[in-house]
Amino acid sequence: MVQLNQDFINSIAKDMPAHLTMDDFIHYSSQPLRPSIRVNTLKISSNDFIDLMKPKGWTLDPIPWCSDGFWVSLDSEIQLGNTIEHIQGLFYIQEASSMLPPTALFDDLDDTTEYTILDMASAPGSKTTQIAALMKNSGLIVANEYSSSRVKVLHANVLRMGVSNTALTHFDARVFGEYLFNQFDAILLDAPCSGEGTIRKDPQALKNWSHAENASIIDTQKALIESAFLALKTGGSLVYSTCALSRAENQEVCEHLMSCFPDAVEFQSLSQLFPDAEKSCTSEGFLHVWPQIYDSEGFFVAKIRKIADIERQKPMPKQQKNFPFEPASTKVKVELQRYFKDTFDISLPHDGLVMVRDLEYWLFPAKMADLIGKMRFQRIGIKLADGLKKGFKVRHEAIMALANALTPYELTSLQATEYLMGRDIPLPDGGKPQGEVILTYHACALGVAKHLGKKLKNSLPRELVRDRIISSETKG
Ligand SMILES: C[S@@+](CC[C@H](N)C(=O)[O-])C[C@H]1O[C@@H](n2cnc3c(N)ncnc32)[C@H](O)[C@@H]1O
Repeated sequence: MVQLNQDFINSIAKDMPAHLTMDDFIHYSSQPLRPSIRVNTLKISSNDFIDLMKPKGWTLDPIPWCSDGFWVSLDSEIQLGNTIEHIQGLFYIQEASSMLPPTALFDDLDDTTEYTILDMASAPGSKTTQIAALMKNSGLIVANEYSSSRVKVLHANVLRMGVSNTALTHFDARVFGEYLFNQFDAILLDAPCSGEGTIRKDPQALKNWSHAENASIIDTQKALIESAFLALKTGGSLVYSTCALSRAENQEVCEHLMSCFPDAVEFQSLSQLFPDAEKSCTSEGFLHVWPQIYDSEGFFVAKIRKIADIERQKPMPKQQKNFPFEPASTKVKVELQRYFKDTFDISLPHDGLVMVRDLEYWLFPAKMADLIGKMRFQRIGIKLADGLKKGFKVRHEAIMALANALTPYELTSLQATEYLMGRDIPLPDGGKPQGEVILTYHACALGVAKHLGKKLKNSLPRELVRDRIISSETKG
């Protein structure tokens, strides 16, 4: 049962627009959320995904503000996160309203320019991976997260979804305005917040709500939005979002930014973002989504353009030394390219930077060249391969990000399950040993194995081995 404390109700009653009622708010807050997913177009088109899942009893209803987002209903009780399709990164379980901020960010960006984008508070990565899909893995996303444990989850999701254009950082995001001043074409600040909008997912979320708790969150939000605005290029756009409902964490944070930089801040109206957007649009042009408007979680989205230069407030920090990578030699690059092409029929992207650290070979997004030395990065791009005495050994993450659907080893759902559980796959009619091969399921990469003739030897990284998998066979 939902637990709303009276202080919270009194507080939001004054922020709720006149055309909405508290009764509706309480009613919707007590209803379970409709499950929703976003198809990962880095791996499969939405149409192909629908064709794939329909026979398995999935019904997918389009979410109006995200072309690859769907409310999903199933004819059986399964945990979406344990399906093979989820593990192989064909979709992300993401609340419908959480798909709004990237849609707002990309509303006026095109899909041919290579942008440099900052996602300031990015774990667990639902919006980072959505942005990567919108960018088709081109350009560069700097995805930052302050909490160490959440950086790990972010990293796992970035790899699962086959994202290769990301550099992960681990800072209090207040540093960006100083370290990467005027650097980004667009920025998402999906700010830490009181989580008032998430009551339908977590009925206890507001049990201990208090004004005092929220005061320090609001200070952080104001500091982060200032930092974001400094890191943004003139002409660029910042999307500020929260899953909070109060004006104090939303409109007032944007107004604070306006008061800091009155000549440079312009609020951009989101009233035309999708049909029906005006139902949640405020007089400033922000989207203030209350749960009863679209039967979703609560959310807030503001789009802010930087229309004039602002002065650097702190001097440029010193260049960071001891960057542990160096560019690979032309000879090594050619050898790596040949290895990927001959073994897996994969062409490495022409514009990526192939970098070496010890005997590890990495592919960095080309735009990283502008940022090296300006800040410390946790992890950049993808690890392609380890160097052996003779030749290379491919990394699972490279296959997941770069493989095309071309290889002969399409697995059955039973075999795919075995593979994800870390087991070898017997091949009674396997023929001659063929060395490293890409395994696919639904013609999308699942991983790599060594073909030994009579079996496929499992080389799934140990940390990805699962003990619970749902293999849903097509219903007859
Ligand atoms: C709303 S969540 C982000 C959700 C994420 N954007 C997504 O879509 O998956 C806010 C995140 O901000 C992080 N955070 C809290 N304080 C921060 C700070 N000062 N700098 C950067 N991140 C911070 C939290 O750990 C949390 O992961």
